Amino acid sequence: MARGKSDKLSNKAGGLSSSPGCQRRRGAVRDKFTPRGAFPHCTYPRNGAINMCGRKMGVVDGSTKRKESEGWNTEGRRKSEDESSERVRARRGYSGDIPHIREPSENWSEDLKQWQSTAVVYQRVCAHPLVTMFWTLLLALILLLVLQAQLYVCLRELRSSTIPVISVNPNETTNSSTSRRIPGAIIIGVRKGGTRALLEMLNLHPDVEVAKAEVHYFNMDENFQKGLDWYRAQMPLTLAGQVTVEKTPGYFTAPVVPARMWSVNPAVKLLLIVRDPAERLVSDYTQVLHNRIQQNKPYQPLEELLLRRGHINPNYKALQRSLYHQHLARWLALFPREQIHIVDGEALIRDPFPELQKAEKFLELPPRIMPDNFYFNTTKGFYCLLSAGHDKCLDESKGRPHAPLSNEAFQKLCRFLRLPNQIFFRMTGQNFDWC
Ligand SMILES: Nc1ncnc2c1ncn2[C@@H]1O[C@H](COP(=O)(O)OS(=O)(=O)O)[C@@H](OP(=O)(O)O)[C@H]1O
Repeated sequence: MARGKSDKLSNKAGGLSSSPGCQRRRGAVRDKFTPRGAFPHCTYPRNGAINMCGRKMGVVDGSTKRKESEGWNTEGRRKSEDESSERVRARRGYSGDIPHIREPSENWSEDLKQWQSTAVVYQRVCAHPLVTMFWTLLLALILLLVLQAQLYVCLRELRSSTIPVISVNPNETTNSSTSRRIPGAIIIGVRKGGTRALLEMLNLHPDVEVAKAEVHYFNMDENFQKGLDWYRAQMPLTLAGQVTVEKTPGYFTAPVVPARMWSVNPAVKLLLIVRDPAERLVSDYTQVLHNRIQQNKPYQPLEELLLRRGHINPNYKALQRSLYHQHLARWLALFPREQIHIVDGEALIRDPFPELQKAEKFLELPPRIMPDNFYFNTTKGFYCLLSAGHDKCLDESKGRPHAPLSNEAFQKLCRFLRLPNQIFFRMTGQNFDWC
């Protein structure tokens, strides 16, 4: 196509005049019968009367007149030379006002008549306004066709390559292009359970794309009111067949979330990564403490929040978030147990690969995550990720030293959590090595 375009353009640059039947081409070789400055590919009569394009050779333009007044004819010969040949022509019985007349042949008058009649035909054909219009229209048509073909090629390239197609339909999947799709799987919690690690590790799989930031669509009213298009816009681009995954640990404990999530996609696969709820509580407090210190806000020691008059304070928010059985009950009221995959957060810290194998199976993905995607980083004290020669460790907000809590307070917490944990084990059909 580009070649076609350049061909057309080069024709144009080659100097097409407006009347294609009588065109003047730059750089064409002038034969000895062709006057200087004339149209070389048009046939010129040797007797010089009228050319094949119907132009009378004797027509003298302004510059010719000027040259003549300076004593030069149009071929650069001195006027006096021409005057002598004029005299010769006059002797032979020919007189005319046409310059540059060459010697006629013996039967020149017949030649002349023949050329004249041919010239008249050409003149009619070349100079007729309908013919000019025809050629102009033909050129315009060709140009239009070339442009149309180019536009078609451009549009095809755009569709097939760089520009992503943003789908309007939430469940739209197209085979050839990328779209932003609502998640097929969501890590719903638990907060401080290892949700970031799980998300990044799943992202090692070629058929998984993850939303980098926590979305908080279902648990925050102001986000939920923005609607599904807003939610989808937060998602990464995926190809058909890839799974979109987001993680928002706040989903697990927010009472409104299960019903909202069900209404959007009842088939969504749910991943819940859990960790010893007592450890989780301490980690939760440590995170809040860190944020308050950063914001220069006042804070209380953990023990003051956890205990009231020496007993566990059941209203402490971080403790409520550790009562997994209560939150899970709301999810199981809507989603079947098989639709919720429970990941062991402590096992993920110890050895991520087996947990990732189970998650792949649950997401119905082919096994693509390998043991050598992980290596233990002794400085961090955690496994880091390896993929395509790049390594990645989670940032310093993960694995901070926990805030202090007395042994006595911790034991009280463990005792308080024993029953809730047992209920959770029964609900899930899984046991964990918690306090
Ligand atoms: N590989 C690896 N690297 C670093 N950290 C890891 C890893 N695997 C799990 N973890 C544990 O993840 C805990 C943080 O959990 P979350 O990511 O869910 O926290 S958050 O709720 O998103 O804030 C974090 O908890 P803390 O140690 O209490 O900070 C980590 O112990």
